Amino acid sequence: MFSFGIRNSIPKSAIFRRLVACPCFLPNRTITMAAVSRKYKVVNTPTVYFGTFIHSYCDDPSKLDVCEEGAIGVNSDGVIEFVERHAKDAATVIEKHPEFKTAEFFQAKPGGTQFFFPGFIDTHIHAPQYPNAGVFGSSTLLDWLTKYTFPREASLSSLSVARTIYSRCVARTLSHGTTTAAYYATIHVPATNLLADICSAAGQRAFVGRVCMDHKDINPDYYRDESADESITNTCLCIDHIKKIDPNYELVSPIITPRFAPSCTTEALEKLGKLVKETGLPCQTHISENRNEIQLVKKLFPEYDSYAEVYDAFGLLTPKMILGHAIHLSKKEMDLIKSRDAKVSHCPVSNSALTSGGAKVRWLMNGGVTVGLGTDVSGGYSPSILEAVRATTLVSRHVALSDGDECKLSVEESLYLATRGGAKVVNLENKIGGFEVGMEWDAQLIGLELVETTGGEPTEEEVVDKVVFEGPKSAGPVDVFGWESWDDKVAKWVYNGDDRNTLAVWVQGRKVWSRE
Ligand SMILES: O=c1[nH]c(=O)c2nc[nH]c2[nH]1
Ligand SMILES: [Zn+2]
Repeated sequence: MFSFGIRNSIPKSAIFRRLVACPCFLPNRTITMAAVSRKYKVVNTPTVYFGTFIHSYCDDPSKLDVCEEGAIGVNSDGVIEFVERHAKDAATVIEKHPEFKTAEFFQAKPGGTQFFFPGFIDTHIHAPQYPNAGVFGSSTLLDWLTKYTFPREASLSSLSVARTIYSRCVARTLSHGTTTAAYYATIHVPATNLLADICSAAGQRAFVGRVCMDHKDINPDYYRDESADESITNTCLCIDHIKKIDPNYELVSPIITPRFAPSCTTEALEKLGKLVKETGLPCQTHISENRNEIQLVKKLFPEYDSYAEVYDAFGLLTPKMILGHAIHLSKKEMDLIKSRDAKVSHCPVSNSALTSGGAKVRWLMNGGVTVGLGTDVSGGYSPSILEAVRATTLVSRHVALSDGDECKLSVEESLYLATRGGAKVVNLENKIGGFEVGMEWDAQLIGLELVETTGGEPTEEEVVDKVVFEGPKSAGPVDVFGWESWDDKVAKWVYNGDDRNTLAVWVQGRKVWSRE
C-alpha cells in the first residue's frame, strides 16, 4: 500500500497540508474563485506535492506515464524544480532538496484513488456564449449564429451582463480543471477587457480575443464592427489593456480574432494579417466547420481555391494560428496548414451538437498537423474538456465506421490532445501540459472515490428477507472496485467522471480552485 511515512519524518519547519476527499458533492456544489488580485507576478510558497502523478509522454501520445509514490517540488515562481519518482520518505526528499526545507507539503490521499494530472487546455471557447450552453435545438451553424449566438453576444454591450457571464464562465471552466483557455470574447472593448481582468484575478491562464466582424452583408446590423478600421482600432485597445495588466503576457495574452472569413471584409483580413505580423501575437479563427459555410466562403472569396487559402493569402496562416474545427478540409488544405505550422482545435462536442461533421483527427495527426481540444462553448454544450476528451474517442469511432479502425483514438491519445497537444496549439509546450523540471505547475488533483459510505449494518428486515443493499460506495460518479490498474482508473475517469472528481486546480503554482 501507498505510504510516505511522512508523519514522523517531516522537518518541523514544514507546513503539512493533507487533502481529504471533499464531501461537498451534489447538489450544493459551490464555486469559489481565488479572490486575490494579480499584480503581474504571483509569489507562491514553495510546495512539495506527494502522490501519484500521471501525464502523457511528450513524444508518445499512445501511453500515459504513471509515477506512483512520487514527489514534485514547485518553487515560488510556480516552476517545477524537481521530480522524484521514488519518494518513499519526505525527509529524504528534503535532504536531497534542502531549498525546500521550509516548503509546504501537500499529499494526495493515499489508497490509489487520487492522482495529479496536468491542467486541461481548452484551445477554443466562446466565453460570452456560456449562458447558451445546452441551448441549440436542431440548428446548424449559420442559423444557430443568427438565432442564438449573435443576440447573446450583443447583450455583452452591458458591462454588468458581461461581468456575470464572464465570472461564471471562468469559475466554471476552472472547476472542470481548465487551467488554460483560448477565449473568443465579443466585439465590445470594455467587456473584452473585463474578461482579461477576470482571468487575471481568478488566476486562469488565458488568451483573450476581441472578436472582429465587419462584413455588412453577413453580420447583423445590431452586432458588427462599423468598418475594418474599427476592427483594428478596437483590437488594439484590448491589446493595450492586457499589456497594462500583464506586461509580459505571463498569464493573460491578447489573441487576434477574426471571427471567421465570411464575417470579415478583405480589408479587415488584410489589416489583421498585418497586425499579426507586426505584433507577433497569436491569432484564432474558424475553418471548414459546416458545408454551407464552405459554400459561403467560395461565394465571397471566388478568387481563392480553398478556405485555407483565404487565410493564407492574408498572412494569417502562421505557427501562432489556432484554427477551430477543420472538419471538411481537402488534402491540399491540410498540407498547406501543415506547411505553415498552423494549429487545429478539435471541437467534437460542438461538431456533433450542430451536426457539423466528424473531424478526421487521425488523418490530421498522421499528416503532421498539431491538434488540441476545444469545448467550443456554446456550439459545444459543455464547458468541460473531460467531456471533450470523451467525445473525441466517440467521434473517432463514428469516423472509424466509414474510414476504418485506425481512425479510433484511445483514451490516452485523447488525453494527450487535451494536455500536451493543447500546449503545442497555444505554443506553450515548454511550459505546460506535463510534469517536467522547468515546466510550470498547472495541475489538477483528481479524486475518484469521494466520500466512502458503507451502507451500514443491514436492518433486521433486510436480513430476514435476505436482501442487503449496500449503499453507494462513492459519492462521486466513479466507482472503483480495487482490481483496476491506473490505466483502467483513468479510463473510468474519462468515461464516467465529471467536475466532482476535480478536487483542486493550480495554475503557475497557485491554487485557483478547490472543493475543500
Ligand atoms: O462554432 C462556432 N461558433 C461561433 O461562434 C462561430 N462564429 C463563426 N463560426 C463559428 N463557429
Ligand atoms: Zn467557435
